[in-house]
Amino acid sequence: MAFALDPGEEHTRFTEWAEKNGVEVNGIAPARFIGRGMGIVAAKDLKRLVFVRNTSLISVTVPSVRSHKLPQNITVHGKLAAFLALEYESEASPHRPWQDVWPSQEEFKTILPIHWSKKLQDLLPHASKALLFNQQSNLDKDWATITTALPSIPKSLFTYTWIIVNTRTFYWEYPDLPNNHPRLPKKRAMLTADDCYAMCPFMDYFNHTDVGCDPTNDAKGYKVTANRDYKAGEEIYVSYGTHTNDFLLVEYGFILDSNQSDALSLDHLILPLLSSEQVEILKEDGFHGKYTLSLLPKSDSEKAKKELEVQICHRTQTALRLLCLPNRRYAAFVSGTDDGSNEQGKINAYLLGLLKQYSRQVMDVLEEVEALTVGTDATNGKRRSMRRKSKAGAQEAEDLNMGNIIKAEQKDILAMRWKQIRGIVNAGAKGFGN
Ligand SMILES: C[S@@+](CC[C@H](N)C(=O)[O-])C[C@H]1O[C@@H](n2cnc3c(N)ncnc32)[C@H](O)[C@@H]1O
Repeated sequence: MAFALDPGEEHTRFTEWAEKNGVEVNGIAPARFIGRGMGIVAAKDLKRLVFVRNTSLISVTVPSVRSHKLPQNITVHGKLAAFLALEYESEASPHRPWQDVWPSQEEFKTILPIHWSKKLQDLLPHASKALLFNQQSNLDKDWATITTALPSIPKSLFTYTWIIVNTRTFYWEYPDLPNNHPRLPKKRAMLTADDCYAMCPFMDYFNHTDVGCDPTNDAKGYKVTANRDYKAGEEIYVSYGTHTNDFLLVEYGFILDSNQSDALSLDHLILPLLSSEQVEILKEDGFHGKYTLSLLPKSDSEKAKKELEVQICHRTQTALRLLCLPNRRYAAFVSGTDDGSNEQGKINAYLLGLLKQYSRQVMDVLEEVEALTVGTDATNGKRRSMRRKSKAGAQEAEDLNMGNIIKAEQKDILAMRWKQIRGIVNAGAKGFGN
């Protein structure tokens, strides 16, 4: 069982504040865990955990956010980040006890690849790099809009609150509002996943695991119910969704040792092999990209769960067939008139060749990661609030982080991810070599 540490006074203060502000907390408490920051621990044996009333959620529909008259041409993510940045600067912020328990900017600088030096970013796996590229361009777009509309918000603060939103929001389709309500970001039928964000103070203490409690919501608010019995002192996790370790690394700054939802993206191996004509065919058929290789339990039975087998997704099967079979055989597979089993051996052999080549690249990068020299960093381990930091201190921390100082945590997580990738590639090569 993970060892829970006393979280400190500010967390007690925040819990009391949350309970006075529409959050019901049942038999759980915030606690600090080594390597995961804050999390939630069972204070007694329990089933019912936490409920956050809809009026205590922070979304773009609530009066306190709307009162700032934030630019309309910005994403919901950007609006929430701008709101949090404006509140962060204001001593009168009603959310001060919540802000006081957020991870510091320095913590984000260590764990989140968006803050890493270029040298470290270049050593990320391909899938992480692609996710990081998207994350950076989303942040850049939101920043460009905000700095024009609200030039008083400093970039470092906006980046911080943008990451707070990224790591601490919940999916919220505004079930408390009627379909055409004027406070909705768009008419309900037009809403996309990117419009449906709410921040849930206190619920955002939960850490993630692949099979954890599922947060659920209805018009009354958000709740977490225990997915099984928990013993007092045991950490309770929720599942943030079915995320690969590349996604968890880039979006949240950690990876799981064992992750049922993990997969190796094959896009960087397959996409460059496609001719422009093949790209068009796959696009038209809806099979362009998102190719994965996974290690999945052989069956649902408890015994077989430990035995893993390699699986390629249907999209990969399709693209590989276009690459190495005549077009009519590809068409028969896509239309479903042929299950493709006769040609499976050829497909497996082709994939084996790709994996063997990649395996050499993986070994080279892993060697490079392991040869990185960890530097010393005076800010390590200090959890300093940005607000309380002097200007000189902030500059010093900025300088350290802008440089190429490599932290042990960064090197460790990179090496661990590449070893996981090596494991998937080797299992794939073994599986497809038979
Ligand atoms: C919603 S917050 C959870 C509370 C957070 N640990 C804190 O200290 O405030 C999400 C962040 O928690 C951390 N986290 C969540 N699950 C984790 C896990 N299984 N292992 C390590 N860190 C985790 C990551 O830093 C992530 O960005």
